[in-house]
Amino acid sequence: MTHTVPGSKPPHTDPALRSVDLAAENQALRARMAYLLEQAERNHSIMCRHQAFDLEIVGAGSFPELVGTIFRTLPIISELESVTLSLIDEDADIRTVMLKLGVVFEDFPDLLFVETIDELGFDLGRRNAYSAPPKPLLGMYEAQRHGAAFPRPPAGLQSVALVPLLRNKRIIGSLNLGSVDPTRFTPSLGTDFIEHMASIIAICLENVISNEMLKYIGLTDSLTGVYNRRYIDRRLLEEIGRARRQTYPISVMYIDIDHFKRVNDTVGHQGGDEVLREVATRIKAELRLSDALARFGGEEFVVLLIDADLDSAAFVAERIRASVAGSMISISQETQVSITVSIGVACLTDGDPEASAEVVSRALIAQADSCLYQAKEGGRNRVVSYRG
Ligand SMILES: Nc1nc2c(ncn2[C@@H]2O[C@H](COP(=O)(O)OP(=O)(O)OP(=O)(O)O)[C@@H](O)[C@H]2O)c(=O)[nH]1
Repeated sequence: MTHTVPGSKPPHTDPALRSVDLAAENQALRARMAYLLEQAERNHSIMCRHQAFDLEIVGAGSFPELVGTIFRTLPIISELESVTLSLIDEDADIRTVMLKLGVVFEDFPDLLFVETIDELGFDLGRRNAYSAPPKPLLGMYEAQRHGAAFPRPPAGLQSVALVPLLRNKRIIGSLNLGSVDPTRFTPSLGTDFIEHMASIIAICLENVISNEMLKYIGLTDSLTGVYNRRYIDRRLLEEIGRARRQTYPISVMYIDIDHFKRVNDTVGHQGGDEVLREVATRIKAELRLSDALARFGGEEFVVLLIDADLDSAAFVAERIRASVAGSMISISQETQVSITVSIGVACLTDGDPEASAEVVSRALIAQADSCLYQAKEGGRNRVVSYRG
């Protein structure tokens, strides 16, 4: 029995013509099938590329590695003209720590920081702990509305998706996707895929940021914010290796606050802490960015000066001494104290080329320490350099 779909052309009764019909139908079905296959293959290839991308970002060991991979790879695998990231960094903690760890933000112009969640532009309504997380915003690009998320919009940017980065329902930022195709991100489009992608990126971001924070805490002195002994010990070994290979001088300063016990006795332990912070600030102000300052413990600081011979290190040491002694340190509105420091300076000379970096490092610190001792013996508030 032959069924006829109402309104459709009735099949030919002539068998020859009917076979022509069937052949055309067959051809149309084949073409449709080929199209579906092509789509399936394309989707499969996108899925594979995204799986490889997921693995790559999950494996990123540091913040720069993670954001570098996102900016480099995501536009290619997702065929997008622009990808930016906006991160909420209320008190600039992320930026401060990353800077201290040597992240060069100029390398990532599409990494953006905002202070408040409102700056991300999501429809937050009246939110509480039980509110559903905001949905991605998809639509045509409008410079006024989306300019903050795309500070360097590519030519012909047409449609955008701002996808919230969520961790335990908390918004940590936004993944911003831009395309020159006006149909790429329309409000009616399903968002499961981009939300999934954003959730993986959010987990990875939170992980690397926490790791970098921990790394930072492990390498810094919580009282003064300068590096700690562990950091400087390690850095000194690296710098000795580099300085020997590239034959430039490095110097070490050992700085000790004079009569600090008396300071504590006079202004109390908290006052003493304030003095330590201010002395660290004054030392730092005299250094170059490439130098490293650490609190070695108690009232002692060590400075590592890169590409500085003994004379230039002694010159910087003298500036530090004068800066600390030059003006009183305020503990409170009523209390000010006069502080001085003694400094020993030593420079890495050619020495024994066979000696290990550990041995050289210990010798260098010991030389600076013995000069510090002489400075104390000589009356304090002075700089003594190691002359071999
Ligand atoms: N406020 C404060 N005091 C500290 C801290 N760490 C060590 N100190 C104190 O630093 C003082 C160091 O005293 P000493 O080593 O005797 O040396 P000094 O009084 O500085 O005398 P000279 O080095 O010989 O000039 C001690 O009283 C310690 O209690 C700290 O984190 N905060």
